[in-house]
Amino acid sequence: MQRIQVKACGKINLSLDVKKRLENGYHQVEMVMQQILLHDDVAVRWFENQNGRVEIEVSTNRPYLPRDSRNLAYKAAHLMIRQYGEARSGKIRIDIKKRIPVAAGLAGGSSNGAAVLHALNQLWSLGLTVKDMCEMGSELGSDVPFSIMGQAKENPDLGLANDPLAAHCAVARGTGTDLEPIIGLKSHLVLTKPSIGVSTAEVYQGLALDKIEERPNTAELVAALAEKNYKIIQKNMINVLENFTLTRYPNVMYTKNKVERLFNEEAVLMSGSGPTIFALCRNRGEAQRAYEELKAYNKETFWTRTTY
Ligand SMILES: C[C@@](CO)(OP(=O)(O)O)[C@H](O)COP(=O)(O)OP(=O)(O)OC[C@H]1O[C@@H](n2ccc(N)nc2=O)[C@H](O)[C@@H]1O
Ligand SMILES: Nc1ncnc2c1ncn2[C@@H]1O[C@H](COP(=O)(O)OP(=O)(O)O)[C@@H](O)[C@H]1O
Repeated sequence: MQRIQVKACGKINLSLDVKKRLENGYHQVEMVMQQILLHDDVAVRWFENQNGRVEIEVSTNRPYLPRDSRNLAYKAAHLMIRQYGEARSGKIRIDIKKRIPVAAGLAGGSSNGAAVLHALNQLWSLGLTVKDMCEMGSELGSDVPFSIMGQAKENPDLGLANDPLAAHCAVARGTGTDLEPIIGLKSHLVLTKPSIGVSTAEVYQGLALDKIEERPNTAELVAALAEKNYKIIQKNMINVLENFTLTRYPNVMYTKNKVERLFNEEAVLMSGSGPTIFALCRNRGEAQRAYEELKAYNKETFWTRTTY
């Protein structure tokens, strides 16, 4: 039996712009994605046998999550079997210790799928590059390719930390799967999630594209990240999906207002389609104080940092 453990990190969107609705119902986006240290642990084991087929078994510490073909980790294993499993026989056992909240806008599920692609690449000695896996991963979900590139950087044992596409931060275009590595953000963070899950599809569908008032300037944000110009970074922390989620779910609006008050209206944003709200913190002390205050309000509150 061989075993690989992957640190499956979440992400935040430092900016998120939607350019247009595509014919297949998806949306063309332009966003800056930043990996965060808050992570699930995904352990993958490969037991070779002579049964003539490959089986998949999934376990998690969240009893409400599916363990069958609806789980993104299962789906990723299935995809690998379809592509590279033909001549193999054995069992893929996946154990997921979740910390990233579910349906939160933090790409927790995607990170689990990405981790399984990385692990099987190692366990089956496939020699795939980050680009190869990103192409496969885009079939599983729009956030999966970014998770693959981030995990390559954050898990040096996977042997891909020097791959040209390994990075902690990226601009994502197309449907979110065309990725350009960029210099990321070094910051403490607090994240707080109201106790609802938000459907990404509902938010994209509900977005009124003709009513978007304020958009981030991606080029300006990318330059500001490279120069560590926090004022300009903050100015471009805009997520065009925020308005829909905040209006549709009053307790998300309430949480955002509360975090903004704590941070004097500075550097507070909803991640992805929500409902998690995050704030950039100047230092440990500020992060700890905000964490303690918000924890009493939302159980799913975290004190973490970006990866770099
Ligand atoms: C909004 C973002 C921002 O990073 O993240 P989350 O809030 O989900 O974390 C992503 O665009 C989400 O990525 P992900 O959650 O992987 O989405 P997918 O599974 O690919 O798609 C779920 C649904 O969202 C809609 N969708 C997704 C991506 C996209 N560019 N346009 C869309 O319209 C589609 O209706 C699709 O059926
Ligand atoms: N391994 C997994 N971890 C979390 N959610 C999963 C997983 N597999 C499938 N899902 C499903 O994917 C959906 C979105 O999950 P998640 O990635 O956590 O959200 P988001 O895209 O908002 O960041 C949830 O409804 C959940 O049931």
